[in-house]
Amino acid sequence: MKHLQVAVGVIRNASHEIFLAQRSSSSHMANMWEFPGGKIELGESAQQALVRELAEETGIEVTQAEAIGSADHTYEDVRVTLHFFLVEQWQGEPWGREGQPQRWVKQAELVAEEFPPANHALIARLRQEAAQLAN
Ligand SMILES: Nc1nc2c([nH]c(=O)n2[C@@H]2O[C@H](COP(=O)(O)OP(=O)(O)OP(=O)(O)O)[C@@H](O)[C@H]2O)c(=O)[nH]1
Ligand SMILES: [Mg+2]
Repeated sequence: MKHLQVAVGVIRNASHEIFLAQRSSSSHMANMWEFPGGKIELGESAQQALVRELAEETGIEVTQAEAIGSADHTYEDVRVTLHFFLVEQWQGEPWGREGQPQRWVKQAELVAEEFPPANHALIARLRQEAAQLAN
């Protein structure tokens, strides 16, 4: 089975909102919401892939990113390892550069079921962190 290494960006603004994009109806995990990102190419580090993918998909230039863990998941047809980065510093304003719908969601209001299964543990972590900050 194919095993993809994927760099994924949790873009978070000063109001603790996170930038989400909707996957196209023709892609793997069609119509689900995701954190922008994509496959790490040969010779690239995860961080380099993150910077390239976020420029391609959202138009921003990432100026700082913090690795916040990874997740491994086997779908029916493909295995993925997601390398997550928290992005709080960038230049420009993120938008759906490839025509994908997008929205900002408060960290505490992320809904796991809207995301591919590989994201569920991270969503739980982010929600928990947001709940703790609110208390
Ligand atoms: N970008 C992204 N991909 C995710 C997430 N969760 C998750 O399971 N994936 C999976 O990771 C795999 C690769 O991501 P991708 O489709 O964004 O890759 P890419 O941008 O390089 O796609 P491309 O082939 O259209 O250039 C897909 O199978 C996708 O379903 C997520 O939150 N963000
Ligand atoms: Mg992508």
